[in-house]
Amino acid sequence: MAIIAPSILSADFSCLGKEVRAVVEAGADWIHIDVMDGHFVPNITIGPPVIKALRKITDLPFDVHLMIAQPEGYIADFVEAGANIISVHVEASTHLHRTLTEIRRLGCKPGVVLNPATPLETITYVLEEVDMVLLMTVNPGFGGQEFINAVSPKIEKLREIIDRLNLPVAIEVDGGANLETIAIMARAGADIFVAGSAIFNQPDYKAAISRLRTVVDRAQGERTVDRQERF
Ligand SMILES: O=C(CO)[C@@H](O)[C@H](O)COP(=O)(O)O
Ligand SMILES: [Fe+2]
Repeated sequence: MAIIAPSILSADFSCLGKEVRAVVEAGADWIHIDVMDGHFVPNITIGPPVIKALRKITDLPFDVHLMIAQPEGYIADFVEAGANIISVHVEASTHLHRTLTEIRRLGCKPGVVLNPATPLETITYVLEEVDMVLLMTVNPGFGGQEFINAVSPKIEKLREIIDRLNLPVAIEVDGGANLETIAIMARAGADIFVAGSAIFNQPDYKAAISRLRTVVDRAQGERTVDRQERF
């Protein structure tokens, strides 16, 4: 079954708790939390204190996407705040293997993230350390951007590598999801779908999530390769 992860970056921050509760009730599978530091990306969002406060609202998995320079110094803080999955950018972590093993050692699931222009070869030597690879389908930093279709072959290629090696690794995609692009990502082999503006800019979150899920389920059915559940 598709995992739909609303990105709270597009939520109304003046009532963030209410917004998270609303997407939980609307059928979200995970909550995607974008952490930005103004260095790795040209935007600043939230950190561990806000995540800790949101943790009181739901038991759904918190999928924490770290867009911060040198994430290794902050892993324990995000674990303590209540993250379940912590993903770090390959472009941001000098000691990537160490950072990923540290995330697992502290009890969370590690994910590694690639910007659209970063090749898959950069993660060859950490694929066995992660539960998830997050492929950015926009340049990170902002919600509401347009899907970069050039990433589709990268999703297909990663799907092929993971299936060939029979690795227990899920593929998450993030950026520019809408009813059209989410089908492209699903057919290419993605398992987990982040959607920010496609949910929070709609008047009815339940209907928005349900429409995205229907499209993904149908597109996954059209895949040639059998899909294994990872989460
Ligand atoms: O990590 C990011 C952006 O850097 C994403 O999680 C966005 O927040 C997704 O928003 P939409 O593109 O779906 O509006
Ligand atoms: Fe994200």
